[in-house]
Formats: sequence, structure tokens, C-alpha cells
Amino acid sequence: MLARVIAKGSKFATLHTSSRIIAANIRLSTRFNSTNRIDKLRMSGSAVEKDFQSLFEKIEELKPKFIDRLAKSIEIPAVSGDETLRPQVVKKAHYIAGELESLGFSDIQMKELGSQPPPVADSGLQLPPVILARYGTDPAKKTVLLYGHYDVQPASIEDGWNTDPFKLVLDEEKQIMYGRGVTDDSGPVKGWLNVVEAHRELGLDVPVNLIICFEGMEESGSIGLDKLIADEADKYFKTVDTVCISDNYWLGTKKPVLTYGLRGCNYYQVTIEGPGADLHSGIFGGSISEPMIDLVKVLGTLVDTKGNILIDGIKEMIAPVLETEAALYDKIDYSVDEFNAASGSKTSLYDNKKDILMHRWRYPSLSIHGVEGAFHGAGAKTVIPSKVIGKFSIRTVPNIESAKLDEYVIDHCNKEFAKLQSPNKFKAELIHDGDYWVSDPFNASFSAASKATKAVWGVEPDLTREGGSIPITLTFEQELKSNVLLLPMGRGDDGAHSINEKLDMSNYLGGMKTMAAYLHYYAASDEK
Ligand SMILES: NCC(=O)N[C@@H](Cc1c[nH]cn1)C(=O)O
Ligand SMILES: [Zn+2]
Ligand SMILES: [Zn+2]
Repeated sequence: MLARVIAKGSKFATLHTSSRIIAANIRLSTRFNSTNRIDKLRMSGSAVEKDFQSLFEKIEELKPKFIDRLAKSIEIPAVSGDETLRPQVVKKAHYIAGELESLGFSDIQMKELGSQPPPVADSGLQLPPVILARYGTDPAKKTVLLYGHYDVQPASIEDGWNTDPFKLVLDEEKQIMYGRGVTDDSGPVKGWLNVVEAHRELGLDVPVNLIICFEGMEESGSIGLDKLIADEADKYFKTVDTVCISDNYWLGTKKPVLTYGLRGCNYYQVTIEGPGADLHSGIFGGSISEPMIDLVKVLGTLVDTKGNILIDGIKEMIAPVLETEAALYDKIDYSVDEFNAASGSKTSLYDNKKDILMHRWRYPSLSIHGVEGAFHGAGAKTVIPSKVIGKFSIRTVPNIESAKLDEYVIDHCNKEFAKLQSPNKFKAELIHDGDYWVSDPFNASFSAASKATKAVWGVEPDLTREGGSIPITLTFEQELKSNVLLLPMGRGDDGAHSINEKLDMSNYLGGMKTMAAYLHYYAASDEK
């Protein structure tokens, strides 16, 4: 099936110790003061780069096929957070496994993770499989584990999409692809497959062994994957030298980045249950205790309008800002204008780059996401919802302890609800969690990615942290005792999780070239 085309003319340790972070920051500031370190790591180059031209040309030549491959993927609504769509998530897993097989991958295993733990409506709901596969098993080569996720965030046209979110639409004039998952994370996942295909078409050896680990629950907290990685650390993953994840974005729209840190994410729900059914507000309003009113009151105690989290104990766990760290932000290529453009507004809480970046990378945030069971349609339905579930999450940073955070959050909610003296039933609970990750970006893998970026984009990448979360990153680092590199494909304005998610063609093609060059530079490096 071909992509729909818009006609021309239309429009960085689980509790990472402070000392490790200090060391990383000092090294980072050294890097920013001079490029000596990365230059020292730079190998001669020419032998490594001899195949780049043909590889890059082949990637360009295969563009129609690569668009088509992405289009097929976008058409499967693999929304992990929607229980009714679980069969689609499983379908997409099998579809990708088929593609891996036809591209010559071996030892393809669909690892089952059992049933999804509560809270879940269907207690027997099976988790989607984790796809494991190998490309090459040459003991003389290094082995790179490629992680990605094939599930996506929910999307519907009613949210304000200009096009069907589950159809890839190519704006020919702007050379931009739209669709749920194009940048997060189907584009990058397909990118790795395409890189292998380009090598095969050229009869060119992939210079490293690849191990694929693609999961279908990333957007829902990577439930079940921690255990699989621990179980397979000395088995399927035994030979892994490094892990590369392409599941985040450039900071802005112009400059490529490599990423060495992520915030964590603990996601909670509060359930308030009252009347036996939804009621007529004219008959019962004023004489019944309304769950939605209780919920609004409780949610209103979590955070203020300036983004300050109002739950006791959290602020005290945040790692102090170091002088060396503070200096880093000035050197990052980013602006308030880019932030505003990406948000489509001028509603920033801060008027300078440093504060925006610090509140994205190194301070926690609390967001209120939605209310299940509440009236949310058009019109003016005079209903009193009988049961409502409020959803919110906290993005975590060094040195917030996840278990302590859960305790503080749930205690806070229980206390605030008790103050209401409501007869309604109340429960506050954690849905899923994933730790923050901050790493030292001075190793062979980051060095290879830096050279690859220079080779493709002509600039040294900025080293960034990311406000989002990839829950499994720390698990890979700890269980496999290997470095993890975040090598993003898309741009900061791609609208991941939002409406009209996009991926610029230049980022899809350039991203694949960078991935390919990375594998070659890493293979040629003296270090692991
Ligand atoms: N591209 C990474 C990403 O979007 N990660 C999600 C992970 C998550 C955690 N809880 C729910 N989803 C993110 O929201 O950062
Ligand atoms: Zn993602
Ligand atoms: Zn995502």
C-alpha cells in the first residue's frame, strides 16, 4: 500500500550517585571547552568511510520502498494503552517479525510476557510480545543491541488531526510524513531495518552483529520488559557490547544531538466512586456528593499553575544544581522561539533557554493527563458522573527515589481526600513507573555516533538530556553492564504524542545514514 500523498501546493546508576553526575558534568564542560577528547578518539577515518557514499546513495535510491515500509507500519493502530486495541499491537509485532525474517535476520523469537498486571480492566489481558532477532553472529565482530518500540500513543481525528492518524500522509512539497508513530517510534524502528536492507542491496557486510529488541509496551511503562532483560542478560544478550536506542528527538529543528539522560516517569491514577449510576444533575445536584467535584479538589492540590509540585518530600530529593552543570545550558543550541514554535503557542512558564531546559531535563514535573468516566463530548450534557478516574504523572530526576515518591504521592492524595469528608470511595495507586537515566557520554559508542553525525550532517552534535522517558534504558545499562547511546532521528517539533505527528523526510533519510555510519564507526573503534 502506498502512502497517501498530499498534492503539491496544499499545505545519565539507579540512584545515580551525585558523584557520578558531578564527574559527568565536569567531563561535559571540558568537552564544551574543547573538542580535544572526541578528536583523540577519532580514528583515521578513510577506511571506515569508504562505503559511505554508496550506502548513502542506496538509502536515497530506496526512499520509495522505505516510505512504503513505514506506511504499512503506521496503518496498524498498535496503541498499547488501549486494551481494546491489544490484538492490533500483537498484529504489528508479527508483521515486523515477518519483515525481519525476509531481511535475513535469524533466531527470531516472540517472547511472551504473560498477562498485564493491575490496574487493568481485563485481568487476563496478555502483554504484547517482545521481538528478539539477530543479524550476524560473527565472534570477530562487536555486537550492538538495537532497542525500539512498535507500540504507539492513542490518536483519533477528533483530537484535531488534519489527516487520518493511522494513514501515512506525505506532503510532497514540504517532504514531511504525517501519522501516529512516524517519529515515535516506527520511523526509527523501520530505519534500522532499512539500514540492513541497504547493506544487503549493495552486497555490503554489516560491520557489527546486531541484536534486535523491539517491545510493544513502551508507551505504557515497558511492563514486563525488565524481567525479560534480566533473564536474557546471560543468554540472548550475552554478547552485547553496546546498546543503541533511537527513540527521542533533536532538541530543536536544525542541529542533531546525542542524548545522555532521560527523566523517569511514575504514572498514577485516583479513582473516586459514588452513586450507583450517572445521574441527572437537576434531580440529584446539590443533594448528592459528586465524585468529579472531589476529584477536581484532589487534583488541584498536586501542582500550582507555575509548575511547582505541591507534594511534601519531593523537592528535598532533587540533586543540587552544580556550577559546572549550570554552565552547560548556555552552550546548547536552542531558543525560546524554538520552544514556542514546537508548542504552537507563547505559553511558556519561562522566558529564557536555561530555565526551559533545566525544567525539562533536571527538575521534576507533574502533569495532569485526563479523567476517565467524565463527560467530555461536545454539547452541554447535564450529567453527574458516578465514577471518575483522574490520571497524572510525575517526570522524575536524580535523586528521586521511586518507591519514596509513590509513598509521598499516595499519602498526599489520601490526606487531601480525607480533608473533603466525602462519603465517596477513594483509591490512589501507581499504574506504572520507569527510572530516570543519566550517563557519561564519553565512550566509543558516543564517539562513533558523533563522527557519524558529522559525516552526515556536517556538524558536531550537541550533547543533550531529554525530558521524556524510555523506562528500559537504565535496565539495559545495569543488566547488560554496557553503555547506552540515544541516537535520535526526528526533530523537537515532530509532535510526538500530540496531533499531526510528523517526520521530515530529511530526518528519515539522514537518520538512516547516521545509523549506518554509526555502525561502521563503532565497528572500527578500538574501544567497546
Ligand atoms: N519516545 C519516548 C516516549 O515517548 N516515552 C514515553 C514513555 C512513557 C512513560 N509512561 C508512559 N509513556 C514518555 O511519555 O516519555
Ligand atoms: Zn518512543
Ligand atoms: Zn512516546
